[in-house]
Amino acid sequence: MIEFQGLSKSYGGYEAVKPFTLSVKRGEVFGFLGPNGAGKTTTIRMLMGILQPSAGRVLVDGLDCHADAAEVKRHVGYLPDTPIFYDYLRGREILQFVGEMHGFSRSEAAGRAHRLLRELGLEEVTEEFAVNYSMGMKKKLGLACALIHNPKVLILDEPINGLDPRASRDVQERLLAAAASGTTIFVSTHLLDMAERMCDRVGIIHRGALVASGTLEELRAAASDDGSLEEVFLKITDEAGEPAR
Ligand SMILES: Nc1ncnc2c1ncn2[C@@H]1O[C@H](COP(=O)(O)OP(=O)(O)OP(=O)(O)O)[C@@H](O)[C@H]1O
Repeated sequence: MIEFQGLSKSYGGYEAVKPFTLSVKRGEVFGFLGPNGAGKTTTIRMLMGILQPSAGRVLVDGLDCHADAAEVKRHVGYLPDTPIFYDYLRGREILQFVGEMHGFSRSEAAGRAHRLLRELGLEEVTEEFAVNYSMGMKKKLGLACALIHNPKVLILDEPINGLDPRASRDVQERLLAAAASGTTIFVSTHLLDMAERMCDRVGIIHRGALVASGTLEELRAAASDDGSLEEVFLKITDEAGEPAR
């Protein structure tokens, strides 16, 4: 469903993402892990068609994320690390707007917005302006925006970072439900316990290079470490260069 084919990005002589090739299968939850500055956001921006690759390409369902960016967006839902909204629209209005942008009729968009707000536990704040939302509410509203068109692929940048335990569980349950119904999820995170619980496979990017990818068992074998994903991550990123920050 997602094919990275020799994808890379350089700024001048600096390789922020070194060429890498990776396939994420339909319905898979794939965790994209790496220390600060490793190249995760740069990779996600290329996947979203926001940044032009220096070499290689990335495909979603056979479509080139740069050349066919508009078509790719029909199939992809994106939750940025810090979702930004029109502050003086209400939560319900924002979702309605995003739904109509995806081509749904007014009543279809309203129905979808209502369902998602309820599923994500936002029903009590649907009429609040987004400017008054807490960070957790903004993340949930951002996720609702990403889900409203039932995308085949979800691209998530730190979906539960900063959420309280209940909100974090709500979001993870909603994501697992999406994965169970066949949505492919590509999630970038620093939260390794979440990645260990949710992801079928993970990739570790360090100093711009994809240094490992596979199931936790495969990573354990590669690192000769039977520990948690955190221990394996620290070992792999140590061996790949400087210690993880
Ligand atoms: N526009 C730019 N010009 C030059 N260098 C950049 C630019 N954008 C990013 N970089 C560099 O590319 C590298 C990768 O950055 P990126 O934001 O992708 O890391 P990240 O893995 O998302 O980090 P974090 O976990 O801290 O968000 C960093 O060294 C960053 O300074």
